[in-house]
Amino acid sequence: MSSLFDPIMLGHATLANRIAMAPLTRNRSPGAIPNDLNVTYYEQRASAGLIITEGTPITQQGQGYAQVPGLYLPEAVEGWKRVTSAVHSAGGKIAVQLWHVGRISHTSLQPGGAAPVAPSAIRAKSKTYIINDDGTGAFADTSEPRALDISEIPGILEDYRRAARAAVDAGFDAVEIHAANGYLIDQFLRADTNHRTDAYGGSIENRIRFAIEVVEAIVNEIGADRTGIRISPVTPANDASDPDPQPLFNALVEKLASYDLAFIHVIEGATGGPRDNLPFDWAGLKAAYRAKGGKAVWMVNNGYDRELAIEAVESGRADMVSFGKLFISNPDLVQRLKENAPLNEADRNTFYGGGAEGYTNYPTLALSA
Ligand SMILES: C=C(C(=O)O)c1ccccc1
Repeated sequence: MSSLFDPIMLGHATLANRIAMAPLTRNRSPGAIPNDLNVTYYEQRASAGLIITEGTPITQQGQGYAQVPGLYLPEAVEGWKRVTSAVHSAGGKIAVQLWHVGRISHTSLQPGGAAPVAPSAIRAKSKTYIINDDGTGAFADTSEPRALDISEIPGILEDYRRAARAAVDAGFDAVEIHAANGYLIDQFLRADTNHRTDAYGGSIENRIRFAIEVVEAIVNEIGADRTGIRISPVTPANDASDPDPQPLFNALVEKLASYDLAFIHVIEGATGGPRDNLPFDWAGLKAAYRAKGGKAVWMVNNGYDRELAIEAVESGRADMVSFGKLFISNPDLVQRLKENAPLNEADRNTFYGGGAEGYTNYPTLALSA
């Protein structure tokens, strides 16, 4: 029987434990370039078995929130090199989340003030974080997107490939393809955001096509053992929805099983919300993946506490558990979970934007003693 605190192989990497730091957007990288504060933040959390960085846009077109770090500028790759080097020096492992937001963006963030792109021209009932003319940050309604022409898709696949190569050049141990939370890949997957009538729309096979082509582009560039993917079958995040998610996501993971990926990261329920917002067979999803020969580490997320995480791994329901908010306020979360020590509360007012306050100034157990 495995424990949450046992090591685990993820691709060729040996992780010290089965606790992952989930991707957390913090909006603290002006100019889309990782900075010294980001280095400190990730270094502080290096005791996680695996850190998965905040969403990291593959291009400016893929950017939907102000001041998030990208992987499309040479200076950004240099900045990420300092992050990965610090995490590795502290004994940690780190993956970068490759992100294209699709329609969850704002014209002020897009190249030339253009409309964001999406599978179909359907505006999201959602908001994104922008910087106003006076320099203040604020959440604003997402802009009306335009539908991608099928001729544009190979270019976006090339953007993913290039970003995956840049990630390896920057020293990351793996990449996580962001296919969750109503962003571009998820917009292709869900019938309510994908009204295409070409080879990327309509049937389940067509709607999973783009996700699979992204996986293929990245696996062919950096290898399956350094590639993971994040999915969120029933989340309503960013106005995502599908009338029948079980067959859709079972078909997706069955297709993924043939790529020998390093990990599958599953958000169970509504992201950051109820775990039972919609009926879904989570064990059935994993069983469908394993039945097709899928061997990837099965990582689960959303609302896990110490007891539920320990049970998930000991029962074999999951191989790893990722924590988001708890890592914001507890840089030494692994030690605290091991010792069943008190946890710092996170300050929601400093989640997005700002500086060290609520980012790098949370105390460790040692400092609290
Ligand atoms: C990257 C995000 C996601 O995966 O939902 C995100 C972005 C902004 C705020 C919260 C979360």
